[in-house]
Amino acid sequence: MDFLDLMLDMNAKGELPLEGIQEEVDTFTFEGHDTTSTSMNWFLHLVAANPLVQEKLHLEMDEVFGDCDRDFSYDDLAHLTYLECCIKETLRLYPSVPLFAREIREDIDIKGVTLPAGTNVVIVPSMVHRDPKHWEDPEVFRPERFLSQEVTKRHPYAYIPFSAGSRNCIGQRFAIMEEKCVLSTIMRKFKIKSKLRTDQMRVSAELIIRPMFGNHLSFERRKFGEY
Ligand code: HEM
Repeated sequence: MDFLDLMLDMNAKGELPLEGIQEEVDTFTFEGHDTTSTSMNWFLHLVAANPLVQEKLHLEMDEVFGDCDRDFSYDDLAHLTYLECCIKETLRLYPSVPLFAREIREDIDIKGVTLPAGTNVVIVPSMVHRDPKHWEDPEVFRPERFLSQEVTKRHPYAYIPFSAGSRNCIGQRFAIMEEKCVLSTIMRKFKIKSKLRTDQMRVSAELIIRPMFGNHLSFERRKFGEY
């Protein structure tokens, strides 16, 4: 039974009105689609603009998939560690959701400043993700930051593309799986070049962030062993 069937079942039992189903479908369509598509778009730019990273990715693709045309399988997920680092580093520099907000329920003291209950707080992940207090050379695309030995050295809230706390993103594991599946399929087959350098890219912050002037890429077929 899938998620929609579950909700229809609840509706039939009088536990969830149709408007409730509609809201969930809206949420999942937006949260589940635009977020991942824009982050894959930024990934392709960053990988194209960083040839050494691209070479390492191609090496990993060849190690995992070999010289063979087989489809992506669930077991591959665990082996695509460098790809996962690249996906996470992309979300550090370009977190798909540019801000999220909370209303404070009780007075809270932060470094001697009291935020009274009722205050709305806006959290901007890209500011946290580029804070030199937590990130060395924050502007540099360096996927190795997400190797497990590096992650354990960092503050747990220094990286929050999926927000944090009880209302964080429920789709985060699915998002990483989906991106690994789509992006490995592309990276296995293609070398990518970008017309624009990263410093020429501008961010358009809508509900999610997009490249303001588009993402100008060229794709060239590659074979096993070509780096
Ligand atoms: C790269 C991909 C994604 C990013 C960066 C992302 C990020 C976020 C963020 C920042 C929030 C806000 C949480 C808050 O207000 O604190 C959120 C909420 C949510 N996301 Fe994602 N998301 C992604 C993919 C997905 C996918 C694939 C799904 C579903 C399949 C999904 C479903 C949801 C839902 C249902 C919520 C609302 C959770 C709640 O209010 O309790 N997201 N996401």
